[in-house]
Amino acid sequence: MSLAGKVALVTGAAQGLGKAFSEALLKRGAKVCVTDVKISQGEATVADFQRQYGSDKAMFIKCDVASADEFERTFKVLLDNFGHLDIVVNNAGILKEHDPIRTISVNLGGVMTGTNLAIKALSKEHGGRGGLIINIASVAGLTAQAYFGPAYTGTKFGVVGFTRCWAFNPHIEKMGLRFAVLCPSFTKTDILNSMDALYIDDAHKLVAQLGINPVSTVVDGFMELVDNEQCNGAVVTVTSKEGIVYHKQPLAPSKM
Ligand SMILES: NC(=O)c1ccc[n+]([C@@H]2O[C@H](COP(=O)([O-])OP(=O)(O)OC[C@H]3O[C@@H](n4cnc5c(N)ncnc54)[C@H](O)[C@@H]3O)[C@@H](O)[C@H]2O)c1
Ligand SMILES: CCCCC[C@H](O)/C=C/C=C\C/C=C\C/C=C\CCCC(=O)O
Repeated sequence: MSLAGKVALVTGAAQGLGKAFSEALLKRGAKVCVTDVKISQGEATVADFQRQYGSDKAMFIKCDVASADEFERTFKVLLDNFGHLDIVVNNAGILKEHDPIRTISVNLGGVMTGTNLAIKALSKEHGGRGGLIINIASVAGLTAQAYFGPAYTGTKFGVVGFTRCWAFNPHIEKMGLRFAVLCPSFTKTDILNSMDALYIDDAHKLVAQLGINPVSTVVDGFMELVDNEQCNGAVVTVTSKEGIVYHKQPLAPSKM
């Protein structure tokens, strides 16, 4: 399916998975706003995208997702430049167990702020064209592991619950929105080098058991969620053993 005419915003997209998701959207014809706290890396990523896909296809905005003001300004600048928005990917995340409050502010607060701003910008009830909000959690948001980052795990469980709850909102059809959560297992990006010393030996044991995804498989899982237009509230894991798998909630939600 072509994404020509669609506009996407991806947080934490200067490198790693966010950069790879952005490039997958560009390859399918979308315009992408790359946002990140890393200014020079974000600008270099966008310069590279503009060379490959066209100078009007990508832009960079510096945005710390933990700052509600900066995030709000980012949406404004994007809309002023690209005119509309169709896809928001709340991808930015950190693994810093020594700073649980920052971990909550970025991994969960950033996803909540980004989702709330996305709802305002995309919802047909607010003058938007409808669209898709994909929040990036982790398999650690569905299954807690012994000694693997409790603060990180808590935030990722939060991302799954927060997003599923929005997907069950009874007004979702009128809003024209679709929500999805992507839960990758270990994937070869720089985040693997950021684990706190206390957890690193156990993390290595987990990696030996579970394996590591190449970025490309996680991008396949991401594009599955973009393309599955019938699906609202999908939670998909990407693991090196089982590939791309959809997950239901352990208990069904109550009927309205
Ligand atoms: N790589 C993995 O093993 C793995 C597995 C599961 C889930 N994830 C999740 O995928 C997402 C992307 O991770 P990655 O592996 O690409 O990591 P990464 O460290 O390579 O990239 C993360 C990006 O987020 C940016 N960032 C950090 N704090 C930010 C903030 N406050 N505001 C805006 N940008 C910020 C960083 O500058 C960086 O560019 C994260 O949410 C992570 O939790 C990663
Ligand atoms: C089962 C939990 C999986 C959680 C994945 C999580 O969302 C992201 C984790 C990020 C970092 C993990 C940190 C360290 C891993 C340890 C070693 C990496 C070894 C790298 C290599 O062998 O190349």
